[in-house]
Amino acid sequence: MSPLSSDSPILAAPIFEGSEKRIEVDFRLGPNAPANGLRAVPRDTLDELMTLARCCIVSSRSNAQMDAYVLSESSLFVYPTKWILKTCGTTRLLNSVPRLLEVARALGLEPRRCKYNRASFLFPENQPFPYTAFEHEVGFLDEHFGAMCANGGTAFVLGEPYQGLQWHVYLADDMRPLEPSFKPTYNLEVCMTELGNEAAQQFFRNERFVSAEQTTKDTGIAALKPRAQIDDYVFEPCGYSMNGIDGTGLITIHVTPEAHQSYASVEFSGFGEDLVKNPGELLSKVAKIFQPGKVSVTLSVDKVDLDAAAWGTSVGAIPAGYGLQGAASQVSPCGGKVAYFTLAEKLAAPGSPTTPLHHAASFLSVATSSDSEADGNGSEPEQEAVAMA
Ligand SMILES: C[S@@+](CC[C@H](N)C(=O)[O-])C[C@H]1O[C@@H](n2cnc3c(N)ncnc32)[C@H](O)[C@@H]1O
Repeated sequence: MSPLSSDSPILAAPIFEGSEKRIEVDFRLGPNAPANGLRAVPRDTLDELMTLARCCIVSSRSNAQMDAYVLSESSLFVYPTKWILKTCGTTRLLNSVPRLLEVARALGLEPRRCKYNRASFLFPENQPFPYTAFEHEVGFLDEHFGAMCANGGTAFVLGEPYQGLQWHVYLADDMRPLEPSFKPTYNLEVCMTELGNEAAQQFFRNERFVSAEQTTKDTGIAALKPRAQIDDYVFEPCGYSMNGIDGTGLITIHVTPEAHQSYASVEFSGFGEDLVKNPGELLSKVAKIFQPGKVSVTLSVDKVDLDAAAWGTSVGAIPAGYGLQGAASQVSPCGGKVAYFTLAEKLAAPGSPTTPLHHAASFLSVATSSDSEADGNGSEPEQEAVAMA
């Protein structure tokens, strides 16, 4: 019997797409809106919205500034005037947008800014429409948010097809004045593939598994933001998700540890400028936990009231054992800046007793993904090459 015949006992490993889609919508509170804005959306409506996106709420934590939900596929954060939904797998994140806008309007909130971003998919062939090409996602987003700005939304892709994952961004902003109390927030998003085998084993419910809390502590994840209130979950038989909330700031980590599709993401959002003063320090801690073969790093700020040209030109100190592959950035006409860096583990010198080849191959189809998506948004953004720090 051929090992590949239909009655073969060898089953193909199921595929899980770790790479997430992420939408962040900022709203203005109208005169009749409740003071807690979106936080007034009842739980059954949140469940309805998650069902539209094809995921569900697993657990939640709250502080004075936000409600944070761990989902079956990633996370949801609800602030009075901000909605952040991040989902992976073959979820339909954008399906929830029309209903979200309807629910928000009924409460007296109007959208003022939308940011949608994602890395390349590892298995783009498994994605449903409109995630089959970035231009389709952009088309959908423009239908719902494009009218907010005089020239429609803006979309761009950062990174080179053969230097790891590419970073896809859509932005729309009504560009109307903000309250004097508005402070820009900074994000650091790290996406990793080809996780080290030993690092990945930490996210299995194997004989060493004690509890999600212990996993968060033992891996070093708890130490990334020591003051954060943490909500963590280890899936059966493997997989890990956590949210940590600290004032307006959040950390969210999601891990797909199976060797044939290994992927992890670490995001810090909603923090002040200190977060990005020395991103290299956080990056080194993250690389130590996951031992990835390839890393992509995005630094972003939602409004630039600082020196846009100087900000985000360096990712800081590169973690030991890694080399910088690519760097690009974009100042958006919608306000804000996105800087993107790709790193790869350095190959051991010929004859060296150590080898970095401790990863199972997992990065199957980025070239395909990029081929189909890189020029898909119809615009030709001006990308600056930025310093190779
Ligand atoms: C925890 S989620 C995290 C996804 C995330 N975007 C990432 O970084 O890859 C996905 C991982 O959990 C596993 N998993 C187990 N049960 C799952 C479930 N019911 N829903 C989603 N993922 C599940 C998947 O096989 C995968 O390893």
